[in-house]
Amino acid sequence: MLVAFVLLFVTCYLFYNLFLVKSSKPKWLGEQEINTSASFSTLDMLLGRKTVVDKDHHIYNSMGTKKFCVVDESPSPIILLKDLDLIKKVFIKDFDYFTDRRDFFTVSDKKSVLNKLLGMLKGEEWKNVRQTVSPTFTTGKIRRMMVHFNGVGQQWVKMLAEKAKESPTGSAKIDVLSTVNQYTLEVIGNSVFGMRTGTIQDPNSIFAQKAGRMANMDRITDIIKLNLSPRYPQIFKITVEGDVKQNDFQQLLIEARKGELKALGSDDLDSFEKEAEIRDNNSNTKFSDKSKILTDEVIIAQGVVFFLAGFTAVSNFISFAAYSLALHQDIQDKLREEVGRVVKEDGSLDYDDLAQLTYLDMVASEVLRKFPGAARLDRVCMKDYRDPETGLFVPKNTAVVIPVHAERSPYSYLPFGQGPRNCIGKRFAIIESQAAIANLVHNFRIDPTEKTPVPLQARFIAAQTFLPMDLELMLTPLRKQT
Ligand code: HEM
Repeated sequence: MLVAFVLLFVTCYLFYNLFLVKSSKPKWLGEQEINTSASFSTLDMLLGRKTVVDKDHHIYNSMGTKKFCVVDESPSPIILLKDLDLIKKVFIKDFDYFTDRRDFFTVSDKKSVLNKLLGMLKGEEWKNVRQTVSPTFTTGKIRRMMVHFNGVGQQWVKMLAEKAKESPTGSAKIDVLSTVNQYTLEVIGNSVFGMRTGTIQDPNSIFAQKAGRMANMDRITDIIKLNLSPRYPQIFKITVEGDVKQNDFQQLLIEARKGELKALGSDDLDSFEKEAEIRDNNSNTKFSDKSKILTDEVIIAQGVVFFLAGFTAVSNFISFAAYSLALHQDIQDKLREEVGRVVKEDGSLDYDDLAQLTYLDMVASEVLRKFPGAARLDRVCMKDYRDPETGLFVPKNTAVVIPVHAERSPYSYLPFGQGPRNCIGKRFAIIESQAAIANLVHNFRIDPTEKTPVPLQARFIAAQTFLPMDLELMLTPLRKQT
């Protein structure tokens, strides 16, 4: 039975690849095509023998001086961009043609709240939700959240110092990702839902266990069921409607719905964002319209995405930073010296202190350049697009892909994407992570152990970058915790 099934699968696979794919190739797949099927078969990719990053490196190397190329990828051909000016046009100048993203997973239940994740929304619906949710992430709001980063950061450092004290060597060997998760889960519990998760004291808290399952994208459709269960009532329940003021996203989203959040002023935008401001700006949206845009299910969906991104992407970033600092002691020392100059006596750093840490900002940016969270960015073309300067033609509904990992140019830097559809949580992620890195280097020397892999082999699942499991580092306390 199994043999028959395998034979049937192989026959269908060969038939599809040899006949159907070729005969259904559109005409525009012409001289710009780079054929990758010999080196990167669908089977290789499915079995994880080759990754999307290997494939993008191969394509970039084969492109020579070409500014873009067409790649015959399943389920339909994509256009891969190399030229930085073309990338800028797609992300910013001609963004109106490229407002949507490819679906990174499909949810069979059309009514599922998962269809309302900001990253999944399309066209006008995306524009409306993005514009209404954006004031949640202004500098002022993030400054308010600094209290979580400091409070949680200090508990985290104390717990790590105690762990080191208990060890006969006086140093703590840590599993990097699960240790960093203790910090990010507590921060995200506090700042998204206004709740204490107990994860610093107990890495296997119920919250941590459930979050671990949520981070597993195979089970994404379980997320809502899991977290709306009566045993876990606080998460994703919209209850903060009264006068209670909390420093969390749930509160902010509800304020946004009521029209109480100040719209994005240009002072809150960085220079790229100013350039990329949504041209079709419907900022006249009335408060009554806002409550139609931010329905309960849209707020719940944003809670899910803020939670997932704030936990997984940020944990990976902090972990990659700790690893990089362990391997570069000179940089670690220089960073420690910088942090030592601004940190307050009680060990805390406020928003303005962090802004002074220019070397920390450089270190964090370099870590993101080397280990960006996404291996690829993409946009879907909404109407036929032509660029007369380069001859690029993108038919409607075609995906345009920008590899973030492949070496393009020393001036290309896209860890948070670009343009109106860039990462909405960028500032939050940077401040949360920088606070954690500063706390770590101020209080500990970070060293590799005999088990730390050099060089690091990041894992790629679909187009996401992850830290390898079981990555170990050693922390030696540098000061007494009070
Ligand atoms: C170091 C941490 C993070 C990294 C590296 C990261 C990276 C990214 C990237 C590359 C994109 C796609 C951008 C594009 O297509 O141009 C994205 C989108 C997004 N990110 Fe993040 N992210 C991080 C943290 C966060 C956090 C903390 C939040 C929320 C609290 C967040 C929320 C989102 C959302 C909602 C989108 C979709 C935006 C839209 O479609 O309008 N991210 N992120």
